[in-house]
Amino acid sequence: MAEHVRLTVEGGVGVVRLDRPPVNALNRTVREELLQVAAEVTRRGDVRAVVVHGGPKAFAAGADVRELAALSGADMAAEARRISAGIGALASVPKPTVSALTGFALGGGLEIALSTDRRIAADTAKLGLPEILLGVIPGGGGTQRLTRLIGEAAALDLVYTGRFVDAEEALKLGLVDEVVPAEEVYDRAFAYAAQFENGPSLAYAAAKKAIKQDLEPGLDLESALFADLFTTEDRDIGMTSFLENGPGKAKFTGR
Ligand SMILES: CCCCCCCCCCCCC[C@H](O)CC(=O)SCCNC(=O)CCNC(=O)[C@H](O)C(C)(C)COP(=O)(O)OP(=O)(O)OC[C@H]1O[C@@H](n2cnc3c(N)ncnc32)[C@H](O)[C@@H]1OP(=O)(O)O
Repeated sequence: MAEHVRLTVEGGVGVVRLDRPPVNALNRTVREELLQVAAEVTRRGDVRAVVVHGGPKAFAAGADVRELAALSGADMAAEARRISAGIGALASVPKPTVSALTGFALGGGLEIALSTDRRIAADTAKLGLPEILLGVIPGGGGTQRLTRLIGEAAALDLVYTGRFVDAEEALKLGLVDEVVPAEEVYDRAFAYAAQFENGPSLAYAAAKKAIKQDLEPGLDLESALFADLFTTEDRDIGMTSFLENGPGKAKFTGR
């Protein structure tokens, strides 16, 4: 029985709920359950489209930093590409997928949303890739999918600074596709997905395959660079500082 990633099917829509309070921090279990749910919604003929949502405080606040901090450079070298595949599991689902973004969508959490086809954000949502504040880079496909979505300069700005953007700026950037009042975001995402439930599923799958070009080489490079950073002093400084002092207080050495 899935613990933190639950699937229910309503009509022809598979609804995926991320549920690991308080902020849906993504750990090993979540990654494995994401892979299982992606396989199930792919396999099930009664699922014609997918909605992913989290809780009011967070869609997902990124990787569980306690778990990441415990990983050595060798661990990450062995696991990085599997981690990325777990976060990007929804990208390969051959059906329309939509994320309903509430609260914080950060790091691996935003990378999950980036692996879906559409992002509908609450007007109170905050999005970002703050991995740099931990001394690393996005390792769940964010360097590839964000750049493809909002362009190189804007992607570099968000990755270099680790800053959060509000829903209004996210819409302007093209990071999200719609912004609605927080209390409406799930219903809007569900309605968007439900329009496909009696459509030509094979054509949707073909469209997704044609439009979402193969990102494998870039994802491989990202994973290698992400893993390399797990051998640096700045990674130790960044993650220790987060666990001891909270976000954004690390004093890096550049080594
Ligand atoms: C070897 C096998 C693989 C093992 C790992 C598999 C993992 C699968 C996913 C991996 C993805 C990797 C790639 C990805 O790019 C890397 C990342 O995502 S790095 C993390 C990025 N995210 C962040 O840096 C966000 C950090 N958090 C914050 O900025 C803030 O907490 C917040 C979310 C803005 C909320 O702020 P506040 O409202 O002020 O609340 P608090 O800060 O007090 O937080 C409440 C509570 O939650 C804890 N918490 C918050 N975020 C995380 C987190 N990311 N990991 C762990 N815990 C988190 C915070 O510590 C508080 O806990 P408490 O103090 O109450 O115990």
